[in-house]
Amino acid sequence: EVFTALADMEGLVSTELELVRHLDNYIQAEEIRLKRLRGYLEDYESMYQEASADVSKYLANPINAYLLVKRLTSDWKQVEGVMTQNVGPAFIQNITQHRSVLRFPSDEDLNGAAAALMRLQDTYKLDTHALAEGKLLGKKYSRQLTAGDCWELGRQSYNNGDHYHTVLWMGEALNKFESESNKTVTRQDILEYLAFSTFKQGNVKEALQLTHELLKLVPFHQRALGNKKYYEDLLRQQGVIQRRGETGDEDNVVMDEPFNTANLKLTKPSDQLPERENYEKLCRGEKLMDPKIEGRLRCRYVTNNVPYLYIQPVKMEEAFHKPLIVIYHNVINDDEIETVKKMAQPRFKRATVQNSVTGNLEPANYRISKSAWLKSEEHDHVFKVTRRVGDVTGLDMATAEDLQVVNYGIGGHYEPHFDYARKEEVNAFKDLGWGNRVATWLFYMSEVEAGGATVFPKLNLALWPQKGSAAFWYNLHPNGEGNELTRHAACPVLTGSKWVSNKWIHERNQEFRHPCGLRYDTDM
Ligand SMILES: O=C(O)CCC(=O)C(=O)O
Ligand SMILES: [Fe+2]
Repeated sequence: EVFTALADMEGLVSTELELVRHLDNYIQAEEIRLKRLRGYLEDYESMYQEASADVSKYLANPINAYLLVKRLTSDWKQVEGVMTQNVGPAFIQNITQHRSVLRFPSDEDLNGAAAALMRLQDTYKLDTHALAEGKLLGKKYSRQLTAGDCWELGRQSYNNGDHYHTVLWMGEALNKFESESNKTVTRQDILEYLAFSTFKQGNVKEALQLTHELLKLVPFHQRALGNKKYYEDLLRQQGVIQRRGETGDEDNVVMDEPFNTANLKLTKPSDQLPERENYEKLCRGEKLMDPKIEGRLRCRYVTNNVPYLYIQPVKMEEAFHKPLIVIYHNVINDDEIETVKKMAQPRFKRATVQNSVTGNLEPANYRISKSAWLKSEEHDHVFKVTRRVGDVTGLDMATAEDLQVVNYGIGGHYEPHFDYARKEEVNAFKDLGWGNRVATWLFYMSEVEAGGATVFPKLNLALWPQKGSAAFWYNLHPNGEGNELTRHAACPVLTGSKWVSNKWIHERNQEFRHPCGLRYDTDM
């Protein structure tokens, strides 16, 4: 799939160019064909004019008589030949052959991209109508969506069993539909989904009204007739409409005002994440850290007894105390970033997470990105950045994992998690044999236009990516137990592309190190 990393999606733009070329060639071929047909038409017309001016005189000429017969037999066969000559299949065949070379997104990609939009809509509280106008946070980013585009988003949500977003997007499709002069979807198609999902969201009366609208268009729509009866029975039981025959009950449920999702009770699909609300607030930049904590944060330079750090000390900014989380500035330069990105991209795979039951690595909706691993030996630049992590932290890089490079695509994110293995995850990192992930070093290799913060929900802390900087923290208490306060997440990317890379440092070999003047001590 391609939707999980923006870097991979770039290939799709060349695919689109190829399709534009193919379609253009096809239209040109069709135009040549139609031009030939027009030529025949003009010939036939002028000859008919001549003949009909004086039929008997015309036919008195044996050559004319012959030509008339010929025109209606063999000549006409040629015309028919051109009329049925269909160049379409040949062009489609040609595009199909290109499928092996060009990147084409799949249905899974369409679904993933739609789900990502819904995630962004929820996390960043984006208004459906504004989004459909191509606006993000008040700024116009893209062209308007058509009724058909909104309908497709609704349909994707429907296929995911997400009736909440189905209602929002089908509702928007209906609004757009009314004002569209060239219709991009039918009213019937919208109403079918909208009515049912409105019902699934618990709005029976509105669902019945929409079903009436649908039946006005398609009076014998079987499913709609069945649903209508079902909704009416429900409403009768609830006493919302009268018993059959007592009054003209149907009249109670005609649409008295235009359908508006704002008048409905809608509930977001529930999820298992307890800190969801706080997490999303932090992502939106709403929740600010306690000013008392913030006031005590300091900046300083790190030299760490490393010769080259004396020449070029690294600026360290404290982002949080207890647990200590710091940002190091300018610790990876643009050349190194370019090398790392270039090496990683061809190896990108959808990021996986460890299933806590089976221990298997598998893709999951709560982690959407692509990643690849680079070894220090592979390139001088990778070697140097790894050494720098060791120099700045004072930790031994021999027991650190390879550099993990990550790119987040549309709505790409990683929901709250721990980097260390919890007690029950006994098999994690067993193969490495270096113990748990004692510390995390996270390089920011791009800025992000909007969204994409690294947030710590338990600390009310949000770190905003700055290209060239890195975040660093210890995941474990000195006694080796995991520090739950380090729970963190990567917020969905709203606009832009986010690149990071991680160095996870393990416990082994760090026992006698004095890390970088940072007290490896969560009570600092
Ligand atoms: O991308 C980020 O901001 C955080 C990534 C992260 O937490 C991880 O990869 O473990
Ligand atoms: Fe993490």
